[in-house]
Amino acid sequence: MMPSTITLSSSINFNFPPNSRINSNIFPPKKQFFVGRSKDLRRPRMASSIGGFRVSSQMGSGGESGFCTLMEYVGKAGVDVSDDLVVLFAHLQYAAKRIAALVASPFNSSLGKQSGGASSVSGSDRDAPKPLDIVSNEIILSSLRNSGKVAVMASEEDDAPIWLSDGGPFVVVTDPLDGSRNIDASIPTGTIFGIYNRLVELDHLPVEEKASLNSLQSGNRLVAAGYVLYSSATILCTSFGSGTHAFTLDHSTGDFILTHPSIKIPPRGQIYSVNDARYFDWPEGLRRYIDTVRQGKGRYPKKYSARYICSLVADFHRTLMYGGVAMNPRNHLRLVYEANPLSFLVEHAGGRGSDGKGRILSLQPVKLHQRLPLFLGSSEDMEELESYGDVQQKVNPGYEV
Ligand SMILES: O=P(O)(O)OC[C@H]1O[C@](O)(COP(=O)(O)O)[C@@H](O)[C@@H]1O
Repeated sequence: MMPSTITLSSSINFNFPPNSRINSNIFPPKKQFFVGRSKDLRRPRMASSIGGFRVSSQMGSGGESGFCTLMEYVGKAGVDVSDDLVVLFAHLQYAAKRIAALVASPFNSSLGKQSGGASSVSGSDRDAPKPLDIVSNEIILSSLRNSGKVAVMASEEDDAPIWLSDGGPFVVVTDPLDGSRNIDASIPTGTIFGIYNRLVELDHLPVEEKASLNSLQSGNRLVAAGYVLYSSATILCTSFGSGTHAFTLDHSTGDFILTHPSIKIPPRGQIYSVNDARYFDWPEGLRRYIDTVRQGKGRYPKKYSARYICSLVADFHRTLMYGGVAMNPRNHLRLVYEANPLSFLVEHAGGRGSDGKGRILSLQPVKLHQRLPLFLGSSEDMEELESYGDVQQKVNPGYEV
């Protein structure tokens, strides 16, 4: 293995750690992600920077340090998608980077404190500060509009879908900033999105009607879906219907790098994720399930651990990585913006998404902001959970936090 070098302010060079050889798992990645057919994309990348330190590998150009960016991946290196979808992803990743910068900004706390969207500050011409989820919504809207590839965007933040372009081949549904109530404590948040084809057979309808019907497509028809996790790393995880893959943002280059190709959720985990302060509002079946796995008396003879961040994307991402089940048993999360995209991702990683009774992706949405109980996770855990039958929380007594 060749040593790597860190350059501070492009002038001072020293080995890191001193007198040792750098761990090439960190930079550049040891694993090679030479995915796909196009050999010209198999080029090694030699430089990166971490925390203001410039890092360069001394490997030669024939070395084993090549890796694949999201744009290379969708640009035919890894997956066969249409040029239109490549353009759309270029704009989506740009929006993700802007939101990542926003949620990490030292100035965002003054945004989140006030509500009220677009109204101006009284007695002044300035716009009132907007909450972060509204700003994130605007960032995504402008990115989708600029892509020219989106007919309609339906967002959890908007009452009705927004028609963007008659010729746009895609429909995008999104929760622009899920978990934003956690932002003041710097707890992870996320963006969720789903992409459908525009239903051309509806083109003759009035705008409002076709916007709404296009956005109410069943999850079975998703062309792609994804989330962006804003945490210690910014991770964009996506599926185009053949595997689920995660890309980590390299802040030094602005590229999302393929770090988790073909994610496979473990068939069985040992973690359940739920707001269990609600235990006494749960139905009998869910209580029995949790009591059982807590004690290690379920089909898997180990005591489960509880983890609950209360930020859907973060809880889901951990579940995808480690297995187990992430759930919100009450009618809270949205079918269109949250449940469908995440179910698509977990299914393409080998897991399952359910409302406690059946498969999420088979449901036909009837309302844009329709809420439902949501259970996502490892196939064996999900099967065991559903076998308890009665797991949907019917009582939903207006929790305040
Ligand atoms: O209060 P509960 O039932 O634990 O719900 C928490 C869930 O709600 C969310 O905060 C989303 O709620 P909002 O859509 O109202 O922001 C998720 O991130 C989280 O998983």
